[in-house]
Amino acid sequence: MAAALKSTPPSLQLNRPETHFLVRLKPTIVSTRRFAPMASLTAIRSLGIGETFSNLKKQGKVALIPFITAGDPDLKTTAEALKVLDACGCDIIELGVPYSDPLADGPVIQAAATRSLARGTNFEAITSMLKEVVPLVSCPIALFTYYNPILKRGIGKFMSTVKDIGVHGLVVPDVPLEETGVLRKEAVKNKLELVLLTTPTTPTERMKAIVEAADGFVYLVSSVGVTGARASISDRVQTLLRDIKESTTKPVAVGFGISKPEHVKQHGVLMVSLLVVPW
Ligand SMILES: O=P(O)(O)OC[C@@H](O)[C@@H](O)c1c[nH]c2ccccc12
Repeated sequence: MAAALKSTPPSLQLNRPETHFLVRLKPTIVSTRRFAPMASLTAIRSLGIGETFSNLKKQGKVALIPFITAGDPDLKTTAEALKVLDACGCDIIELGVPYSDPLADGPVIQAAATRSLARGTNFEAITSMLKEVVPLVSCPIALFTYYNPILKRGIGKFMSTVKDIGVHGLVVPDVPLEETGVLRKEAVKNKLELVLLTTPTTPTERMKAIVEAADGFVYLVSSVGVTGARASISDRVQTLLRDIKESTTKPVAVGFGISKPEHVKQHGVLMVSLLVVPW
């Protein structure tokens, strides 16, 4: 992973700052780097998600936000991957909680979730791993989870558990806008940034309400359908970005199918893309 990340092309010339990208990421080369035993590494306090974006804005940079599935192939490797991604300069890491009914996921991430669940990965094991690893990672982690696992544990309990392990934010793709109020209240109470998603088919007024309620950043889903690498990214993303930026100063990150430098050039922003298939 480290080698793969290091060999990625240098940053591209920015001509549309402040659009950020979320990419699905899995190492083509399992990192051979070894980190010093946990005990000997001092804890690193990481900035929050919103703070990270503000810092990047001051430097005229955009964020690279990789997504990996927790527990694929196992949690020990996930722990290593989080440290490698951080050490190689990713700005925020989106860590997927594997779920049995990932409606919005394409075959690659569905398969990763299936493998992880088949190995017995559960929320408790993920939180135990994160308790160890988060203090050793300098970039913020956003836990990606569908809404049902939150409801199953109780919103308040879920939020306080996530806060206690030092995670900074949550990406919940399927929470109905009408139910974000309760979710957001508990998130704010636990100092968690709740990232909400808007899509190419979201009506403008609804998009504005989502943008208003989102914390950390606004997740613009680039295309309809499910996740997975796309040959091209719709030109509509430009218009959607413009509409969102007309209604907020919050950072916007584009996800779904972002898989090659051309996608970045199309939107004139910086990104390093490491398109790989899961383990
Ligand atoms: O299409 P990709 O490259 O797999 O990107 C989605 C991924 O970055 C992450 O944001 C994601 C994984 N599963 C999702 C479901 C809905 C929205 C987003 C996601």
